[in-house]
Amino acid sequence: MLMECRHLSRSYQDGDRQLQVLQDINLSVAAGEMLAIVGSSGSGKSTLLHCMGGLDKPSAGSVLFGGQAIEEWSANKLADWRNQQLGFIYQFHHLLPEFTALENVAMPLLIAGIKATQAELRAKALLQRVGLAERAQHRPAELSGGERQRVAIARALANEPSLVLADEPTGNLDDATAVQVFELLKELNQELDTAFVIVTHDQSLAAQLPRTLSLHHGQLEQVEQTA
Ligand SMILES: Nc1ncnc2c1ncn2[C@@H]1O[C@H](COP(=O)(O)OP(=O)(O)OP(=O)(O)O)[C@@H](O)[C@H]1O
Repeated sequence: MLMECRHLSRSYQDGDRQLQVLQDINLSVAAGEMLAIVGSSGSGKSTLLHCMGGLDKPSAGSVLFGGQAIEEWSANKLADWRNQQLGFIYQFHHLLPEFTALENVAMPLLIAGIKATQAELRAKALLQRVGLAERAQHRPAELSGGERQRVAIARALANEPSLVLADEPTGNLDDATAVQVFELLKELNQELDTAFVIVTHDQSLAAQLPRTLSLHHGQLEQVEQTA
């Protein structure tokens, strides 16, 4: 199994009471699979994704990657893992405004120690794949919302991660653009051996995926697909 959450709980201290956001979650993500996590606002979707990405620590339970408990890793090992094995896509693109699309996509490669010429070649190929070869020299402010999200997708895939965690990747886009971006994510999942866990509030997009889980009262339930 690529990633497993085992008996994962996360609570926050809210004044003198405890807010139990995630309660005894068990989740397995297989290599190359694509699944959606849905749930109402505040149900804990981002908290779960943060725990899976090593950005937050469970209050109890464990996140295993390739069978190893990530909470036992040093900060350096976690950072290397995030850079090389994981990709992150957010609702707001989080691109660096001063840098071109090409430089944004090349950044994780440079951080991984890949030579600049190689990084540029790979970043160019990724931008071409997401349909933005012509926009490589544009800065984020010079791109449309859908284009920015495509750059963010290319950046997330730069180091050929085994798992991409996407938090509302289409949440800031109009309906037609959201469908196109979601289509691109599905294509990339088919082409690459990369698993995708996608948090979305859009039930119609989630219904297109082989597996959808709903987060409710701190627990994950399988959603039966009607399509
Ligand atoms: N650092 C924190 N301290 C205290 N409470 C927090 C913290 N982070 C999140 N919460 C609370 O945990 C709950 C779950 O938040 P989370 O952001 O995971 O929900 P979500 O399902 O992603 O919501 P949305 O769809 O609105 O983004 C919310 O009630 C939120 O207020």
